[in-house]
Amino acid sequence: MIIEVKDLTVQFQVGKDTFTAVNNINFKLDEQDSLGLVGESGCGKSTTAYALMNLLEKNGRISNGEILINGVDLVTASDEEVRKIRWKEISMIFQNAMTALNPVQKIGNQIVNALIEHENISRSEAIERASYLFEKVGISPSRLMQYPHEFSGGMKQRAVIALALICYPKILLADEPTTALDVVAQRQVIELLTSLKKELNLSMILISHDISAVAEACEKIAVMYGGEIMEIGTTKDVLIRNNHPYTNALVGSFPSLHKPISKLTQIPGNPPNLADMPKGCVFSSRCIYTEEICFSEKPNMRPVRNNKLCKCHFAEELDFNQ
Ligand SMILES: Nc1ncnc2c1ncn2[C@@H]1O[C@H](COP(=O)(O)OP(=O)(O)OP(=O)(O)O)[C@@H](O)[C@H]1O
Repeated sequence: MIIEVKDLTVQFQVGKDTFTAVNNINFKLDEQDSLGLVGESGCGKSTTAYALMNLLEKNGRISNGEILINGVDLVTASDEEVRKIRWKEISMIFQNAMTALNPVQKIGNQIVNALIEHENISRSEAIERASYLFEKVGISPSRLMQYPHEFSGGMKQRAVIALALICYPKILLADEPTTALDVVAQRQVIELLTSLKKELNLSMILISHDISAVAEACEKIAVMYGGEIMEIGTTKDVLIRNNHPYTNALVGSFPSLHKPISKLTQIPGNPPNLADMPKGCVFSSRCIYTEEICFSEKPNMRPVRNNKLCKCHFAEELDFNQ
């Protein structure tokens, strides 16, 4: 087991109020495993990733749970232990990272400086490693000393991936790595992440709105809603035959992965307000299969087909074929 997340809960303090943005989530990954986190905007995907990096904003805190990376719990680890783990064991490609590249510094220097900051390594060794990673992400090392404006969007994103891999991490978190790219570059980035995972033995957590990208790159999928994981299992078991009405609605709002494009259906209503969460199931206000229990009792996560887990009172009865 390379990473195990147990009962993770993240809260934000806003004025006098406390909001729970991630509520009691569980998952684990082995070496070379990949997990896609999907769900509508605001469901807690990025917050989960920031918690895993121990980089929550000042008003955020992990109020419960464990994040075990190679057996060390990041939640209770000392600053020194966290420094040894962050970037070296677990690294992240941030949302919109390519726009954060310094426009007046050569890309190679940005990578080399980041490496020197984290590892006791000479400048020439750092340049060698940056060149190696440039090759791995499909950019000629001869372009290392160019400025960001000399790179296309796709190349910038590949440089950002090289930057995230500079300390040879074992786990890579990629938060919406294809946003702001054209369709061709999006595909190339997903293909690149998939091949890097194999080549560098990475475990990967891919956060994306794009279900087809996640389906292509990940063996497992976790569907999040209102800060909770509603369904988690192998990609096939979650996307093709789902047992949660939210997964079914979410997948139905995307072009079909296996059938000709048919009419897409929007999910009616809005995600729940963190300040006013329902007492029962978080999806109850938008679900079309509700019974009384859905409004009064929170469903537990329960196993359904093929070791898949689903958080719905009627998971066994609802069996959707996408
Ligand atoms: N620093 C913060 N203070 C207060 N609330 C926050 C903070 N950061 C995030 N949130 C709230 O936490 C919830 C989860 O946000 P998060 O960014 O994790 O969602 P997401 O699923 O990644 O969405 P997106 O796809 O839009 O990035 C949202 O309601 C968001 O407004």
